[in-house]
Amino acid sequence: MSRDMCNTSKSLDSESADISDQEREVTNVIFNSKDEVNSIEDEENLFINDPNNADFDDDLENLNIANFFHKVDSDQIIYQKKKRRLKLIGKYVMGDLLGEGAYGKVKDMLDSETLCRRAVKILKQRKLRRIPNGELNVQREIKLLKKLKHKNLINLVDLLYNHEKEKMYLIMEYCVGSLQGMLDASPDKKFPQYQAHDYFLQLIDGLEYLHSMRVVHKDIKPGNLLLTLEGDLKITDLGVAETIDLFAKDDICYIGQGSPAFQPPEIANGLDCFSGFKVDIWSSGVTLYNITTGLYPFEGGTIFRLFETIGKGDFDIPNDIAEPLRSLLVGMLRKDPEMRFSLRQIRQHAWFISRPPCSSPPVPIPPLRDDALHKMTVFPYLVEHYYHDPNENSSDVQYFTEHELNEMEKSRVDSEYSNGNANQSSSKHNRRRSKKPVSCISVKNFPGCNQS
Ligand SMILES: Nc1ncnc2c1ncn2[C@@H]1O[C@H](COP(=O)(O)OP(=O)(O)OP(=O)(O)O)[C@@H](O)[C@H]1O
Repeated sequence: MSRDMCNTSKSLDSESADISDQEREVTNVIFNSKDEVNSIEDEENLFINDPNNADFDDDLENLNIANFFHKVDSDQIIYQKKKRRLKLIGKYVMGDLLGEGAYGKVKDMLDSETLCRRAVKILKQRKLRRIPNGELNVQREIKLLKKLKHKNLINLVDLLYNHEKEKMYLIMEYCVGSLQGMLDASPDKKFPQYQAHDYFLQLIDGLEYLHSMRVVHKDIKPGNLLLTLEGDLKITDLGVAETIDLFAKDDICYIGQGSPAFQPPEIANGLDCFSGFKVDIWSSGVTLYNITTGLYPFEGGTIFRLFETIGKGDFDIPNDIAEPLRSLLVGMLRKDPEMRFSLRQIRQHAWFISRPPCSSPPVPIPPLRDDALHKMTVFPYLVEHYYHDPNENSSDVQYFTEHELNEMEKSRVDSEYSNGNANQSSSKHNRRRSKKPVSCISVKNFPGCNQS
C-alpha cells in the first residue's frame, strides 16, 4: 500500500495516536531516508507557522509542492519500540489504557502501597469546559461518589489533582468490563437467563441503596454496569444523577438526562415533573429486557420517532420469553409510573426469587486488546524500571515494520494461550532479566521516575 506524503503526515498523527491508544509500545516513526524526515519536518513547520502572518500565503505559493507530495510505501515506515517509562501519580503507578469515554481516558493503575489494582479516569479541565455541563456533571459525580459506598456501586478510592496541568485523577476500583461490552462481543447480544438474573439481582441491590440515599441515577443501562474480576456488578456513571432534597415530600424530579432508549414515557412525552425513582425502575426494566432478549422494547430511527414510540408505551416481548420473566418485564415497563413495579414488588416477584437453571455456557468477558486474561499492564513498566541494564548500549535499538510488530504481538498472544498460564509475564524483558518475583517489588520512592 502506498500513500500520499501529505496524507502520510496526517495519518502518522492519527496512527501514532491509535497505536499509543492501543498501547502497542510504538511511538516513534522513522523514515528510511533523511530527506523524507526533513520534508516532514518542513511540512510540519509550515503548518505550525502562524497562518495570520502575511508571509504565510506567499510561503505556500513559493513551495514546490512536488517536494512533499510524493509516495511512501508503508514498508518504508519503521517503528521504534518505545521505552516503557514508569509514571507515578502520587502513590499510584500508571499502566495502559483501558477505555475512553466522552469525558476522558481510563487507565490501568497500581496502588504502590496496598498493591491493589485500580482504574483511573483522567479528566482534563480544558476538555470538560468544552462539553455542555461537563464540569458540573463531574463535580456532581465526585460529590456523590465521595459519600456513597456500596458493594454494587463503583467505589471512588482516591481523588488527585494536578493544578498545573489542570488534570483530575479519579482513582476507582478496577473492573474488567461492562455488560454492554460483553453483549457486544456475544453472538446473540444477550445473556442466558441465569446470568442475567445474577446481574439483575445485583443491579436491584445497588439501586435500592442509591434510592435509600435519595439518589436517582437517571442513566441505568448495560454500558453503565461494570463487572469486577469476582463477578460483582458495579453501577457507575453518576454524572446525571440527582439527589432528592432531604426535606422533599416525594421523589419528584424535573430534568431527565439519560440515554434516549432507556427513558420512560413520562420523559418521552415531555412531562414537567415525574417520579425519579420510577425512572430508574423503567430503565432497569429496559436493561433487563435488553440483556435477556438482545433487543430493545422501543426503537425508532430518530430520537423523535423513538420518543414517539416510548410515549405510547406499547411493546412486544419475544415469544421465547416465558413466565415468570414475562410478567416482571410487563410490571417494570408499565406506562403509568404509579402502576409500575416498585423495588419491593420486583424483589417479591417469582423470577427474582428463583434462579433460572443454567441452560448454556455464560457469556464471557471479552479480551482486552487480545488479552483474554486482562493481565495487569503496570508490570512491564516496573520490570523496565527495576531491571533495565544501564550499561546496555542505547544505540543498540531495534526497529520493526508495522507488519513485524503485528506478527510479534500475535505470536506472543498465541504462546500465552497455549501455555495457559495466567501469571506468566509476556514481556521480553521479563523473560530475559527477571531475577526476583515481580510481586515482591516495593514501588515506594522510585528514584528518577516520572512523577506527575
Ligand atoms: N473502574 C473501571 N475499571 C476498568 N475499566 C473501566 C472503569 N471505568 C471505566 N472503564 C472503561 O473505560 C471506558 C470509558 O469509561 P467512561 O466511564 O469514561 O465512559 P463511558 O461510560 O464508556 O462513556 P461516557 O462517559 O462517554 O458515557 C469504559 O467503556 C470502560 O471500558
